[in-house]
Amino acid sequence: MRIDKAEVIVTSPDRNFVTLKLTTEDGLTGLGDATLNGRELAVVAYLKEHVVPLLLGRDAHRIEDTWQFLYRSAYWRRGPVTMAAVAAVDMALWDLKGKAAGLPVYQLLGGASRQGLLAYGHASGKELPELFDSVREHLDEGYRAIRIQTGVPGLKAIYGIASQSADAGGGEARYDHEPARRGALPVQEDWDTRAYLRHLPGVFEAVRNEFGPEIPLLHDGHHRLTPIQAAKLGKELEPYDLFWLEDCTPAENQESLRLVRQHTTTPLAIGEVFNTIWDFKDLIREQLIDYMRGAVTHMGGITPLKKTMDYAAMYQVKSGFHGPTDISPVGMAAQAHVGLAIHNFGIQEYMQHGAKTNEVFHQSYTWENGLLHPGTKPGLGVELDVDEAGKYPYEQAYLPYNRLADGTIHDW
Ligand SMILES: O=C(O)C(=O)C[C@H](O)[C@H](O)CO
Repeated sequence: MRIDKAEVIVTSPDRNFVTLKLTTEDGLTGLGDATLNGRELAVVAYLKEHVVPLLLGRDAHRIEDTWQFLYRSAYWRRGPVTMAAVAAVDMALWDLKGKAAGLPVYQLLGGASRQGLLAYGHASGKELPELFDSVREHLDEGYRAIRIQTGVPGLKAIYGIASQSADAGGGEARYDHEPARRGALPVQEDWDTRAYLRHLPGVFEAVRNEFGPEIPLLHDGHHRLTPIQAAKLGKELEPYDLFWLEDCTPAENQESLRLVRQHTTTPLAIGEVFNTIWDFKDLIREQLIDYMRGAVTHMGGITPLKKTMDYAAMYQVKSGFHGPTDISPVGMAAQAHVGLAIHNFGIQEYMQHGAKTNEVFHQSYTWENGLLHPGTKPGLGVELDVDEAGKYPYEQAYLPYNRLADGTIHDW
């Protein structure tokens, strides 16, 4: 099964996506997601200039060997651009292997360990009434676990609030929160940690009073706190029994979580910006996290994601794969196959793509009764309509950034 053609397809139906399409001599096609939000064209160049020439003529069955070749032969390892490119190749090869075998990828990974994947959606609102409406909408859509993000008094625009960025995806896109905004320059948002820390516990108290103790609730701190601030927040949220507190501190400083852990029993999740098992190794071994947030698209593909989860299983760390709309339907399908197969699945983030995206990427994953399932089609189960993709050329878009009241840049 030799690779005959490797194409890099950039399309921007509701947002930008980068997809690698491999075609074998006998005409099978495999897709891989290489989308890196706000830096998409860097991965396009890495793929086109440095990876595609290495793929032509290779045996598409040799997934492990190809992964090691791309990772080790570059000498320069890791990093989001490299790993997104490697991920796309790895996903496309699994897609091809599944199609060649006539089996969905989860069968090749050991078969289903469950009926479907518990998935959480993003409820948000600047004020409580808007937030409550958003929670109700998510419950009506069948979500059985919900992430809660709110505005903070005194701050104009902060991470995770859908109503402030409804223009982000353009047109009729249905995004609960799409932070990347189209335009020539990134948008500035504001931040005040003390105001946030004062406000958030009351929000969770109100949500629990309104919706009761059963529903799993999640929250994303989006990397903004110092370790001691995160420890305080975790402690104050304990009465509201969170499923997890995510990205409480910036991900680079992994030792931070030791301090956070000593002070709170609120479960912790981290890792959406991590690229490899090496970023997770100590956090898993020391059991400093409860959920790993890597995404198949940014961790180098299905092969290393499965290995990382098998390692994590020894330490009772579960999956919570990153699943915002900047993971394309191909990436979402790939991690749904992994999630269905592994023993230590925890939860899947699932924001749902917009209508235009769904016309470009024909998916076979299903969403029923709050459970996501990758479907039973051979391979990953996603096909790309190249003509439809061609209608939406790349549009420059950036993630926002933060400044404090005195003008200092802060983590976003
Ligand atoms: O989904 C989440 O938890 C996120 O934090 C989303 C990120 O802001 C987004 O993927 C950045 O591209």
